[in-house]
Amino acid sequence: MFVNNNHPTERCVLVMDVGNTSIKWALFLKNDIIWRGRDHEIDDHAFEVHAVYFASVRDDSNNLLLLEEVGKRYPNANVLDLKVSAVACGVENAYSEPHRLGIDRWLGVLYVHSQYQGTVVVVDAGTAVKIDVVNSDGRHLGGYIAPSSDMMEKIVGLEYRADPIFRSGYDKYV
Ligand SMILES: Nc1ncnc2c1ncn2[C@@H]1O[C@H](COP(=O)(O)OP(=O)(O)OP(=O)(O)O)[C@@H](O)[C@H]1O
Ligand SMILES: CC(C)(CO)[C@@H](O)C(=O)NCCC(=O)O
Repeated sequence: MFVNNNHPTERCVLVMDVGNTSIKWALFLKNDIIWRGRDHEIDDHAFEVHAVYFASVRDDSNNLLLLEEVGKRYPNANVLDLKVSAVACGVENAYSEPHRLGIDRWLGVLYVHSQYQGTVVVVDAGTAVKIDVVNSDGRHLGGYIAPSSDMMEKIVGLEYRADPIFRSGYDKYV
């Protein structure tokens, strides 16, 4: 995710990437990330935050609770609830109903297009795996959503098998 250069960059911006499994936090000062964390790791810090960029794929009721909590924690911060649009940062959304695209996918595509001029495939591995394509003209060509290997194992019950060959998990391969 990236912070819009039009924002007053002398100040700290806290970016929240709210996924299905976890919340990822990144604290920006100017264009640098000065701290990052996951879920409750933020509780150990009393950052002075001037703006919060909130990007969530969760449902409205969950988002309301989270935004309420953010408002309490950072009462002086300007909170921006980021939404998907038809066009942004020189990229045209492939969806005829733009709001149906996940904000995580949209921000990934916007960031990648701002960094690379050619046609790019964006792969985002989380609870789900998202694959999106954006071409050099800034046209988002759409993409795919697939279950992660963890999710597939749960769906088909592989975690109950004894033979480890059926088990995946990226921690075994690093
Ligand atoms: N680089 C990786 N390779 C494989 N699995 C990963 C990787 N990073 C995270 N995971 C797995 O993805 C799952 C969730 O990760 P993460 O918290 O990033 O997703 P999320 O943002 O909540 O999901 P989503 O964006 O799909 O809603 C965890 O089960 C984690 O083990
Ligand atoms: C698929 C998830 C939940 C993955 O985080 C997210 O990208 C989302 O809510 N997408 C909406 C559906 C779509 O992008 O087509």
